[in-house]
Amino acid sequence: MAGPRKGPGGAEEPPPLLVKIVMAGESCVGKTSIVRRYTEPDSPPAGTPATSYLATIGIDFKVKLVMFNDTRVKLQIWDTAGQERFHTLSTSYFRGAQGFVLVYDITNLKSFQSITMWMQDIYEKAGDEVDVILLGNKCDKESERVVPKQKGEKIAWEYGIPFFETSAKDNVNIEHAFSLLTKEILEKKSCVLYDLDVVTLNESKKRTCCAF
Ligand SMILES: Nc1nc2c(ncn2[C@@H]2O[C@H](COP(=O)(O)OP(=O)(O)OP(=O)(O)O)[C@@H](O)[C@H]2O)c(=O)[nH]1
Repeated sequence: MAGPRKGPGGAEEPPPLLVKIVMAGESCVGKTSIVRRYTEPDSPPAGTPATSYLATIGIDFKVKLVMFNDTRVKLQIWDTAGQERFHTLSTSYFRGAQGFVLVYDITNLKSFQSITMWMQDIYEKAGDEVDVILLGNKCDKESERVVPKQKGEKIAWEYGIPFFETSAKDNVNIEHAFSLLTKEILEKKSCVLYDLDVVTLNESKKRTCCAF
């Protein structure tokens, strides 16, 4: 059985910190494409013939290991389905999340108008101290834009949350957005958990404990 991971000097390294991030927003805004672009950078880009739209059914999640100030961090990114019929299921995954990536599509006014509703759901289920970042996706489709950038900036300012326009297709601001959200979560005084999966290999149940 594999033992605990050793650092460069042979000393045992602590397990990575575990951060739960949830993707939220209307159907077809690009949540899955953003997660894929971030966790599988070599996959074909969104918005090309190689990537026809397949709606997320229920829920999916991806994991990405990143370094933050010399600490290993395991990002568990939950990709929810934006379709109305999955709303109750999707929002049930909001509890316990430390961060949210809330996405609208700059070419779809309805997806922007629903931001207030999504923010209410997030605060109701995850508490109003949770970190949220707002993304206006598909900024490569400038000629089809119906939501001016200033509108995204304004609503983000009103909620006091960071905002970026992104393109999963052209890989604009994706890495940047996740890095900022991770930084905001880890810099908070709130409890962040170690992922003890890696040190309890013979236990079936996952255990976590407080890092601070
Ligand atoms: N041009 C362009 N197309 C994109 C971009 N991001 C996603 N798309 C396309 O938009 C469509 C929907 O993308 P998804 O990532 O499946 O959207 P979703 O929000 O996960 O949708 P649900 O699973 O229904 O909630 C797909 O055809 C993608 O290829 C982008 O940045 N630019």
